[in-house]
Order: sequence, then C-alpha cells, then structure tokens
Amino acid sequence: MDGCGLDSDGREFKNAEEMWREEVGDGDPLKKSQWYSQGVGYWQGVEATVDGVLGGYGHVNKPDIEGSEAFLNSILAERFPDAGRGRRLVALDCGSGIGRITKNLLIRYFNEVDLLEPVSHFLETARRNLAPENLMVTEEYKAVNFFCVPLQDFTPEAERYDIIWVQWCIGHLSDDDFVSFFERAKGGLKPGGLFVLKENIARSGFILDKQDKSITRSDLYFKQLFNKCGLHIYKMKDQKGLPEELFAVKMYALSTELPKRVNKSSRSKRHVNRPGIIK
Ligand SMILES: C[S@@+](CC[C@H](N)C(=O)[O-])C[C@H]1O[C@@H](n2cnc3c(N)ncnc32)[C@H](O)[C@@H]1O
Repeated sequence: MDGCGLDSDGREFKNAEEMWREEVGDGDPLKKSQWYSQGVGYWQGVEATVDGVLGGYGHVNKPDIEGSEAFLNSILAERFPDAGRGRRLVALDCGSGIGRITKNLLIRYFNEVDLLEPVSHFLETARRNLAPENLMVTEEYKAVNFFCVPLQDFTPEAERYDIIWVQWCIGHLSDDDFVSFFERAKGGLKPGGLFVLKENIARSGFILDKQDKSITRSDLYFKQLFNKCGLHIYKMKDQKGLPEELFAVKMYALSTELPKRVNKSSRSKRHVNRPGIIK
C-alpha cells in the first residue's frame, strides 16, 4: 500500500503493513477486536449532535451537504434518469452517526433509506430525528431500517440498494475488512447501483489516529484498495469550502462495472497534433 505513514504521536511506520501488524495483529482475533472496540468506545463517549459527529466542526455540515448534493445530482441524472418515474430509489447510509446525511440529503432523494451505525445512542438519536413527524418530506420518503452493527460484520440484503453511501467511517476498518466489506456489499447493489465513498485524504501514505483507532488514507492508497475490491471509479470530485486546517476530502462514486471507453476513433486523424487556427 502507498508508502510510509505516521501516527498521531508523530511516530513513523515504514509501510501500512507494519502499522497493521502492530495495531490489529497478524490474524490475531483478540487484537483485532480490541482495535474495533476502542474505535466504537471512542464514539460512545461523544455527544449525539451534529457538532459531536463532526468532531467539533458542526459548521462543516452545510458545505459538506451542498458538495454531496451536487455530486449526487450528477450521478442520479446519469445513472437513474427514470427515478421518480417508476423507479423507486433505496439508499444505505453507512456509519450514519445521528443520521445527519440522511436527514439533510438522502431522505429528499431516496424513497427508502436504511441506516447502519454501531453506536447505539447515535442510532437512537437518528431514529428520533428521522421519525415521520420530524421530517419535512412526504410519506413517499422514509427511513426504514436501523441496523446497529459495524461495517465489518454487515452483509446487506441482496440487490436492495441503488446507492450505498459510506462517509467518514471507513477509516475505522482495517485494509482486509475494507476489502471484504465492499466485496460483500456489492451483492447489496441493484444492477447499475453505485457506492459513494466520501473521505478525508492524507497527502501521502496514511495517518493513524491512536485516539479513535482510525486511519486516514491517501488517494493512491484508496485506489489500490478499490482495485483489490474489483471496484472502478465512475466519477470523483474534491469537496470544496472546508476549513484550511482540515484534511482534503474527496468523493468517489464506485461501480462494479468497467467505465465505458470514450470512442475517439471518429475524430479525424488528420487534425490530431496539428496547430489549430484561431478564428
Ligand atoms: C465522523 S462520524 C461520521 C458520522 C456520519 N457519517 C456523518 O458524516 O455525519 C464517524 C462514524 O463512524 C462510526 N463508526 C465507528 N466505527 C465504525 C465501524 N466499525 N463501522 C461502521 N461505523 C463505524 C462512528 O460510530 C461514527 O458514527
């Protein structure tokens, strides 16, 4: 995996394999379960508010949702032009926290949204926030299932989802659980369905946060993992408008199908590499 990394105390690792050996062990189930229980344990101590799930950066909610909405709209227009006209859309919000993304975005576009979140007080808050009487949408749109499980233990119902949204939570998964989660979750996508992964991006390699047991991966690291999962980038975009001191954030729409190649053969070969006339 992409290069060397650091932990939050400034310690250097030669590579990700060295870090994972120390953090989750080499096939040692006890060590791995400690990694996950420390991660969930960290969030169990956080208040169930927008500010809480955004690490004290509640004001990031607005630009985050606006960036996601533009990205989602471009995907829906291209992939599901029949949405609302016969096709009912279903989404899964992974590591949903208190349901911030569902409430502010997904519930306005998807007829059904399921939420997955391992921290029970977050999920209970989500359930309240998304109760029909607290939603500003018609009965056609609703939050349906609330799964209190972590991603590494979850297998979705076959072909239920048009979009599986994974935001600001995949850093809690080790590389092997990342790959096995996406391999299982592919079966939960309808034909033509997509994953949207929105994440913090390290400049290179990775950064391990020892407090909440998560890692921030580089763009190259993510691409190497997508490759291992057999996933292809359908579309990607940088999130704009976040405070300078935060990590860069990227949105990836991922497909199980190879992207269609643009057929360039129709372009006249005669004009390739010739200076153009400025009219
Ligand atoms: C930074 S919060 C983001 C919450 C939500 N995605 C949002 O953007 O508002 C990280 C979330 O990941 C959840 N999480 C931690 N470990 C997880 C795991 N193993 N599987 C799924 N979610 C996890 C936390 O409980 C928390 O709700």
